[in-house]
Amino acid sequence: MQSTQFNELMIRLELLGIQNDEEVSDRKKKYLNITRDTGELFSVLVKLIKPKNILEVGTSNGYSTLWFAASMSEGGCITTIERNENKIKEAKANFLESGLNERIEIVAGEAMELLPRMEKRFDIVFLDSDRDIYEPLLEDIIRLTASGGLIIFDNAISHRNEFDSVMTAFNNNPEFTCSLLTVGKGEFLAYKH
Ligand SMILES: C[S@@+](CC[C@H](N)C(=O)[O-])C[C@H]1O[C@@H](n2cnc3c(N)ncnc32)[C@H](O)[C@@H]1O
Repeated sequence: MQSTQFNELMIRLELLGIQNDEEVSDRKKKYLNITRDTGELFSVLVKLIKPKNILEVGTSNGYSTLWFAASMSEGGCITTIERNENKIKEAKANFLESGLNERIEIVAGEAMELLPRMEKRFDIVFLDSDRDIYEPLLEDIIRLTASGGLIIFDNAISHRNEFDSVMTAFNNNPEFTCSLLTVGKGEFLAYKH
């Protein structure tokens, strides 16, 4: 996809996200997308790290997935997990329109069941789902991250009180170098040595 067309799609998704999330009260129907500045940060990180494989937990309509996919090099693949069937349908349509669908694998299901069964290692792991699964899945999240890989948690400032144990676990683990960025809703980064 030409960058102009990609930008048009992303701007359309941003407007849809703002409008939809203001109008609907049912949380399951909200998109809850990352902010544009977070997407731009992800683009820079992907270009620096040059990941072959990315794992995302929480696809929604695919807005954040597209930021990652658009910045990956040829041959790279992002696996994204989503349990809501309607969101999966919308994400698939957006992936098709972007022309980036070849490098995106969407896995339907519950992350609590899927992550413990996964074997592949990922160069970036992005967590943007219900936050109560992060602590019970911490060992799997670390196991699935390659050495030299990066774990990113969204909402680390907007929902700071829900991150105490996760941040403490990473900050106290000598295997990781961490940083909390005041970008978007707050991005907690944990680099695995
Ligand atoms: C904040 S939204 C993701 C937004 C998306 N990353 C973006 O920026 O465009 C969270 C999504 O995660 C999904 N989700 C939440 N908990 C999940 C879980 N335990 N397993 C699978 N999907 C989950 C929800 O259905 C929702 O679509």
